[in-house]
Amino acid sequence: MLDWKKGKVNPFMSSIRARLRPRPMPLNIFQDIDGLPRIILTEPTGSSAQVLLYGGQVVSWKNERKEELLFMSSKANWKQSNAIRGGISVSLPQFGNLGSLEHGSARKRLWSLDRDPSPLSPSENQSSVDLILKSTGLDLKSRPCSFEFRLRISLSAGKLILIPRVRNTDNKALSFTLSITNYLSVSDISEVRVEGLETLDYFDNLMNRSKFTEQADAITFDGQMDRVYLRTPKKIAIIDHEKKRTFVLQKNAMPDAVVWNPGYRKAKALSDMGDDDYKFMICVDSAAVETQIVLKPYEEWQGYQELSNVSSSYCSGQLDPCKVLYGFQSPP
Ligand SMILES: O=P(O)(O)OC[C@H]1O[C@H](O)[C@H](O)[C@@H](O)[C@@H]1O
Repeated sequence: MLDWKKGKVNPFMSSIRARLRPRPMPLNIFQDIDGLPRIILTEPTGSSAQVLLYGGQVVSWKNERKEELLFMSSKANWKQSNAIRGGISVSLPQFGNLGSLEHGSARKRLWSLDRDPSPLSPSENQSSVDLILKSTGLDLKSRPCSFEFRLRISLSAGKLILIPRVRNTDNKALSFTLSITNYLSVSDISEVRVEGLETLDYFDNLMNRSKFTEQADAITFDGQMDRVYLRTPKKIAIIDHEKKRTFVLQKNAMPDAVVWNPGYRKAKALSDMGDDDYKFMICVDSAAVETQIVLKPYEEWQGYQELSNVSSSYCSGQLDPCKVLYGFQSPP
């Protein structure tokens, strides 16, 4: 620790400060039946989340009534070397197949606990965890470059916050795309509406990435959908009429949003998805896909995603149109 007045390390002051600092509560971490280290986050109202070091992936988020809010495929492959289909994960350093790298390779690596998440202050309770993955843990033969991924996952009443960070630790520029893939649990995809994306342009991955403009008032589902909405508002609502609950997705520094449901045919073709699983899930992702993020040497990028789950009283049409368009900022 630096004694700032003198500008150099003072071991006496350091040891006093270390003793005065509140002791962090030990993380609730155990080895699950698949041998994967799993961290349990809890908070006073009774909600909880479970995070795997493998993939830095959130595999469960339960509300205070112990209802699961995230979708997990009935055929998810829990063996290391595959991405686990479900939960919330960060696809880095490349999302999709536009580039020379593998899609979301960070989801197939063992992350570590980050004991020094500078410049965020270290979390000192059991409702937050900091993870780190260094580029040495990734096979990047096609684009060797050194960087660090950090991810803070924080749970509070009705909310789950993810703060992804990418630090370029190299002396050359680093470019990347990413997505925070949110597999949300829904009662029946045919009863779901996504609001906040109306009138926006999108790339349709099912039509060779052709560009369209959304014409509908809200997005509804009657078959496979795979779209990247561009320059989206900071707030998107995923309304589940049957379960009478709404997910509100708020994000920063990730201008795009991916909306994906495989529908029956694609789900049947995926080896790690049950035939009917598509009915009970929707992916709405915070993403930076259309334009790569470029970091100068030693620069750091920080994103933000907040998912909250609110009851049916927050229903269709209640999104403030101003906030939908401009997030929390005032209109230009
Ligand atoms: O398969 P995941 O990486 O979990 O992502 C889910 C889906 O997201 C996007 O929409 C991609 O275009 C799909 O190809 C992908 O399958």
